Amino acid sequence: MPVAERTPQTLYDKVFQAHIVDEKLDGTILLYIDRHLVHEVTSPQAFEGLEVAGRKVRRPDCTLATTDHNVPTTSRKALKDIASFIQEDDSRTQCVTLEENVKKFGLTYFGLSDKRQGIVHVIGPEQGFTLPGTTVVCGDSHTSTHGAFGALAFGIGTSEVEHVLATQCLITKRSKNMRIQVDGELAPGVSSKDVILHAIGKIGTAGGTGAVIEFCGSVIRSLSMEARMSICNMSIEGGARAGMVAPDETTFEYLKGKPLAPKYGSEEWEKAVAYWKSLRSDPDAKYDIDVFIDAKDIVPTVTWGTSPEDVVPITGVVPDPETFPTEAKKAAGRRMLEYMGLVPGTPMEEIVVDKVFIGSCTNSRIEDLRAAARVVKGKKVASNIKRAMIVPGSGLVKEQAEREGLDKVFLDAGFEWREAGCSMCLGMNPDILSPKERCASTSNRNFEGRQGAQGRTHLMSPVMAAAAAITGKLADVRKLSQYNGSPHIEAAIAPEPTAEKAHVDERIETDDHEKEALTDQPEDSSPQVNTSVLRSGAASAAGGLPKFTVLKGIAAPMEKPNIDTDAIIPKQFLKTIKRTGLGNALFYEMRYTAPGVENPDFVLNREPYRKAKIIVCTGPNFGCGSSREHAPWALNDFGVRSVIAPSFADIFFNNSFKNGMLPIPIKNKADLDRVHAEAVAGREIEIDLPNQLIKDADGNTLCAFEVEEFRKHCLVNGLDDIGLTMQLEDKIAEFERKMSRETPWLDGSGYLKRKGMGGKLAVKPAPVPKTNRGDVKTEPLEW
Ligand SMILES: CC(C)[C@H](C(=O)O)[C@@H](O)C(=O)O
Ligand code: SF4
Repeated sequence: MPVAERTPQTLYDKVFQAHIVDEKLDGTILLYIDRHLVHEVTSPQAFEGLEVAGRKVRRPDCTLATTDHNVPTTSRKALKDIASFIQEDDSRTQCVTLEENVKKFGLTYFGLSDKRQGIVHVIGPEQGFTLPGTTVVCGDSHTSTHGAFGALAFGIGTSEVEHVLATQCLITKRSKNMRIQVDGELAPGVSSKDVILHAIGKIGTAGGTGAVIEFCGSVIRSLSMEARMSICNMSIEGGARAGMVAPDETTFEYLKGKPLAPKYGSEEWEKAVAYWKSLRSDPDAKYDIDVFIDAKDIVPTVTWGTSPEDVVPITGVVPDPETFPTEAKKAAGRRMLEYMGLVPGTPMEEIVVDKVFIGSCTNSRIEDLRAAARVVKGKKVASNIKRAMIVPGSGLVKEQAEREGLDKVFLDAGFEWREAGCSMCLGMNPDILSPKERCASTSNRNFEGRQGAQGRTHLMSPVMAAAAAITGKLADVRKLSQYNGSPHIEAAIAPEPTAEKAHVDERIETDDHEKEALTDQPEDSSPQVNTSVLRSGAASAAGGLPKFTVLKGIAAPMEKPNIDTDAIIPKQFLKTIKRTGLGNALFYEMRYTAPGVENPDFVLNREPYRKAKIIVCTGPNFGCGSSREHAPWALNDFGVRSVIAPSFADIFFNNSFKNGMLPIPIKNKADLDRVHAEAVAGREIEIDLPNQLIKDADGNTLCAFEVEEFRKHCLVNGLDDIGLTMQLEDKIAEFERKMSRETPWLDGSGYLKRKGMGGKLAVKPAPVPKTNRGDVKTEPLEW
């Protein structure tokens, strides 16, 4: 008998397959998670849920926590503790809550006095916490960064954070396979950021929806790990849940000596490398979507609009929306130009900027800082630039940069040299743009209000942002005199280390920019009016969500494509530690013209839509961007239990179900138009979930809809899926035994006892009496 041929697998298929704990007939999969990163914004409600239900963290040894989004980036010289250091109330509460939770649940935590603190996606790789072939999650959409190691890494919402904390598993489905192959050689001045901006321009922000992107080709192979991270980081901006690069010698080299990687040279290291080498797509593996990019088509790229797909070569001009293909695109383009304060036809190089931000989980690593420093060295920040900031991604990046004298290069040029954190990438801390200020930014999102209410963001690479700082305008780094670009900016050699170590703290302490703090806070910045826990029923296993069967109500019509979660709920409202009370903040920027002043044109401010229970949006890709579960919480709190749209971003889609809400994708335009017409007419519609039908107010069917069996079952019965997963304890425990045998390096192994990195913990994890995994005496609790 001929041996049946094995179906060729992609890298994604292999990693996914290796983590399946259980598979249901409808394709719902219980996936084991090896690595869980936790930050202060998306975890408080998850820990609260655990506590209410009397649950423990299953694998404290596979969980790593830090504070990054809310932390000030001012000098920490006078830091005593986080409670006295953070001035803004809500930010402080979130950070203090995380510290309490890590103590309560016995987790490893890098606090502000620890050099290893930093942006969650910088510290994971830096510590070797992220390893090839692992599954990595975090309540943060840019978890895709970690895919650079050949890990399957993706962002999750807070309910899923709770699910992973309790069970170390996630309920999921297989994604599509997408491949982006970039061949050739990058020209001088072109870096990995340009590669990914170019790719997103090509595929669009919904291009990767439902897919995991594998990046391959000679360009990707030639890039450093940090450059690969910048590319995978922005997979989410292309709509994909995750991005991956097959591990190779560059990966192994990077991991050598990392504190949490298997010890280099040991038997375990050899075993791990042998396994990691198997993690590549089979030659004849099939992809659902294939994209080819020729490196010679990529030039330094910048964004002009308010979506990451709005890219243009720096040599180009501001596009004219009147040339866009559809009426909807024209309208969106006009709005963007108005928001951005731009006129069609203006050469990009003539756009004057006010601020420069070099940082974020996309571009705050040592190679980014080295590349920017090469551009800046010996020059001065232009006089029109109000503020140019360098925010290293972690304390260790900062320390390394100072060893190399980069801080001095930046300070001499007139940049600020800050402490690690997310900073002006989204401005949950005091680092924000003032209204109408224009920023050259190395971050990843240019959504309206992203860096501060009415702020204007242009995304670009670190060398391009450095060039903008020097010239005072968006600039083509290739034209700067003395700029000697190398084909791979990422591989550029650091400036000579200077003997004298610059000290910047004095300067920063007197920095009156701090006073800008919170100018974009709405008057009512603590919108929690109702402190009850939405999922209070979660206390009883497998119970707790309101049942969803038939929903009848007014539907509010919307038309915009790519309604992002920053628009659904802006960052200043993410500081709550509750799931409730966010209804007032829903669509904040669109809904109010000033704090408390309603915009009469916005649909939810008009009758009968003030009472809408449903939203019908004709624009695709609803809920794109950040993983914030605050988006469905805000909709829910307002009273909206269902959103109908042509398509949804994956994380928002998932998050909705976890809150007993029903997102309905309707691809057929005629069907959607019929439902939309009822909404426009202000008539009620009825969503009949058991029969999967949408009806008009008189009970006539408008159209049918699809919903996955398992999700429907949970909604109709109001089931809490954590309880359901915990019933599979035997399977999970068996899977863990197999993992410990086959990949023993993934079990936590006394990290805190290894003092190699010299860092000290601000908060010592307290002993954990009992975990969900079993007996505390027989299992490792800490790294
Ligand atoms: C706060 C968090 C939910 C969010 C994300 O998921 O991306 C943030 O990191 C962002 O960049 O908007
Ligand atoms: S995208 Fe910005 S806010 Fe989000 S994790 Fe990265 S640095 Fe932080």
